[in-house]
Amino acid sequence: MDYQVFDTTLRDGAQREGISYTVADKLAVARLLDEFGVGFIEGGWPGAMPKDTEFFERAKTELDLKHAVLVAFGATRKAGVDVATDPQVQALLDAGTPVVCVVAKSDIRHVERALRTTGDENLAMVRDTVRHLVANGRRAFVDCEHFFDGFRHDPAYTASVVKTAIDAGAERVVMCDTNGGMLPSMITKAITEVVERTGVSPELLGIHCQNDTACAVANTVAAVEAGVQHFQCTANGYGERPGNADLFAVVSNLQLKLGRKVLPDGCLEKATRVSTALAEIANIAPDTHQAYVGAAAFAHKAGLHASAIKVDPLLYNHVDPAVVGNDMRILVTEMAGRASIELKSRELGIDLAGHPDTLSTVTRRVKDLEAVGWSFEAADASFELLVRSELPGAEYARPFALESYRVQVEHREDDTVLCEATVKVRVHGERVIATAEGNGPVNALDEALRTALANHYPQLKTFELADFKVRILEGSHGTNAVTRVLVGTSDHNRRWTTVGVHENVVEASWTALVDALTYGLGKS
Ligand SMILES: CC(=O)SCCNC(=O)CCNC(=O)[C@H](O)C(C)(C)COP(=O)(O)OP(=O)(O)OC[C@H]1O[C@@H](n2cnc3c(N)ncnc32)[C@H](O)[C@@H]1OP(=O)(O)O
Ligand SMILES: CC(=O)C(=O)O
Repeated sequence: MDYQVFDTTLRDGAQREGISYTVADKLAVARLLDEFGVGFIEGGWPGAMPKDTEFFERAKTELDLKHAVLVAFGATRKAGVDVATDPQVQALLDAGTPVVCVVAKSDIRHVERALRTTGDENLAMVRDTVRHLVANGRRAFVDCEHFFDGFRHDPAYTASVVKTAIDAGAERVVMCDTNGGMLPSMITKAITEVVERTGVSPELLGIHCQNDTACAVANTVAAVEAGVQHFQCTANGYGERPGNADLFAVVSNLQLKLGRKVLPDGCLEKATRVSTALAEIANIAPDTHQAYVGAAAFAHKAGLHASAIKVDPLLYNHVDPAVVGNDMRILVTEMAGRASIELKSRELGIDLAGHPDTLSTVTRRVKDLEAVGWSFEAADASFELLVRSELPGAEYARPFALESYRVQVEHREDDTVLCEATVKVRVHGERVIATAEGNGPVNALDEALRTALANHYPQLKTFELADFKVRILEGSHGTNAVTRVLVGTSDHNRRWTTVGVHENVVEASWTALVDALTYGLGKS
């Protein structure tokens, strides 16, 4: 079967609050979608806004699409206007795309109240526009706006819009759940009925679902199961209000669950990378919990899951993460069991299979520490140091030992604030004392510690403090509040995170800083 994967990230996706693509962004999005193997890329509405007109103009020379064809989107001709003189329709032809998709009203209430015209004139608008596009060498698709609501209200009228479009030469008529209020059973029922009523084969129909019931992906899949072969989606589900059907979830479901081949070979594996790249271009933080492609889509926290995953990862994953280019991760938290600790350690390059005592000790220590505010979930480096410190023979010798530190904060008459820290450490048998200033106590401590270690560890120069997060955790059972600090550190090659917890924010920061340098030195 020839499925038509129709992407509208650049048109409907751009209707999401907060997205504002530049023309260069749009070109970059189109290239990524093409690489992902979609068949159609709806690039925008030429004539409606200068950016979209420019996009289609530049696409003529700057896009070299391998899989996809470009689609210009617009509306049917205006009521009472000759299609040949409608500037909006002319702009669609000027875009020079092989395919044009026009939105048509298919709910009689919208025809009469929003367009303020008659049902017959709306049918003429559809007929004239499709014929005009086809006569000018374009493949014409018709998006029937409010199809499902219209079909429930007045099935005969909505069906007549579908029939008119097909008879005029439209290649596909797309049933749009514009208000996004449908559920899968409603979609299936409506498709069965419209096919019966019009005699139009489901293969000539398409589906476009908004996500207002959180069912856009399910509704799209239901339509395909009902025989529809053209489906419209947006990357990461971007779109107006709660968005559209997420392209990555729809194609993954169709290929992996229903065995429908909707993308060229080798494309589905790019899903995670392309999804993240498209989020970056949209300037929206990737959704960690997005199905299939989110960073947490295959992250397991529960100890019971890990114990089964140890036997076979597929026992707790609905698909192999690699098929969508994602990875499985084991999270170590208070919910970990020995299997979680063993798998996570293996991920970090430490084989604990032959160390049952270490496994039990680390499991207990993680639970005890998390009970008082520690969190290892995002701090792999601190977890690794903890595991190594429990290995027989402590194979990870600490590169320095702290004798003491002191930090002072001075608020001066002229309102400047100066921080000064002194650290005393023992390193390679030498006692070193160093003092440094900083713009805050943690910065001063970091500087002083690096100064103290500089002669022994010149590679410290490449370490950079990349992130610093502080969270105050409410005390429980009569204890005081504690502070949890996460420190992100990077060098030229890698990035790692460490954690410290204490009632005193400086001490919590110090613990995380010391772990950050210890871990980095152990790896460099
Ligand atoms: C469900 C969807 O998401 S469809 C896509 C919607 N996307 C957009 O609206 C984004 C781009 N839109 C725009 O830039 C502008 O709305 C434009 C340029 C298209 C139109 O702007 P304006 O000419 O100022 O008209 P305005 O937006 O106020 O109203 C829309 C007009 O189109 C008419 N119209 C609406 N749908 C259709 C249709 N399917 N066929 C023909 N005409 C239509 C309306 O009746 C109204 O006509 P009127 O100006 O004679 O009253
Ligand atoms: C066409 C479209 O975007 C809709 O009806 O939702």
